[in-house]
Amino acid sequence: MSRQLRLGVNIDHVATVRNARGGAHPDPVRAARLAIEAGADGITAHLREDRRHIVDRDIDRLMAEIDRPLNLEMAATGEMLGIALRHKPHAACLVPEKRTEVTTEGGLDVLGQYDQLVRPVGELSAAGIRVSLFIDPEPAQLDAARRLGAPVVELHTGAYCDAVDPAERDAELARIVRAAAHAEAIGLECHAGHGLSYDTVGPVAAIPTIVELNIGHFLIGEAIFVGLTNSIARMRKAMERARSATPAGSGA
Ligand SMILES: CC(=O)[C@@H](O)[C@H](O)COP(=O)(O)O
Ligand SMILES: NCC(=O)COP(=O)(O)O
Repeated sequence: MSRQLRLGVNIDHVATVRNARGGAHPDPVRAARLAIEAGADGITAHLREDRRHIVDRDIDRLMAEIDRPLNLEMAATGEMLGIALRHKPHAACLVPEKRTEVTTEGGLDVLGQYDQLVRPVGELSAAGIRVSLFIDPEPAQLDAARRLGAPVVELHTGAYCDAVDPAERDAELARIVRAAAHAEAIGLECHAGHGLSYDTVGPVAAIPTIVELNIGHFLIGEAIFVGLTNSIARMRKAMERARSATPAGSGA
């Protein structure tokens, strides 16, 4: 039987629009409440070091005002670790950050940064925060995440979503399918996210060992045309359609 597939709605880019004028509208916390009413199982927010969208006050308010799990995306820095330990969100997802990047470019290099990650992963876990590592769909990165003791990985779906050539897209999807199977085999809970849209979500949602998708930019952009409730409801339907079409008990 394939497992329930959760949707985490990333509200970063509600804050992008708000910050464009430096005011308080549109309010990311209001968007989070609407997303939950529309069917989101959780809220994801990325507190970047440069605060280009989500700011500290947004995290304060999300922790105080929403009643669904908050997945705090953060760089593995001392500053962000202190903020996470103070708030104790349901989950923290460690993501790589470069100030010059437009958006997250690649997965966290768990293998290469293993020693630097021991402390943040250990301290977040000891505080009861579910740690997730945002990684490329590479077995070596999965094995390193397992060794580090992170219970969850989130597979970076950006290369699959950005692929223009059908053969390249198929190859990137195959990487994700293999990585999701490997995660299951070594006892890691498997999530996925980045760049997912109505057009790309189906094959990823059909992977039975993936239990959560984090989706943001596309949903917020689509909400400009159809409203957030409708964009989320349509994404949920696409996820459920793909998941229900997956043969029960099928391998990844
Ligand atoms: C890790 C990831 O893919 C996103 O959740 C991340 O938040 C992208 O960064 P921006 O939201 O700043 O584009
Ligand atoms: N970790 C992925 C996420 O939270 C949302 O990514 P995107 O849909 O905004 O690209």
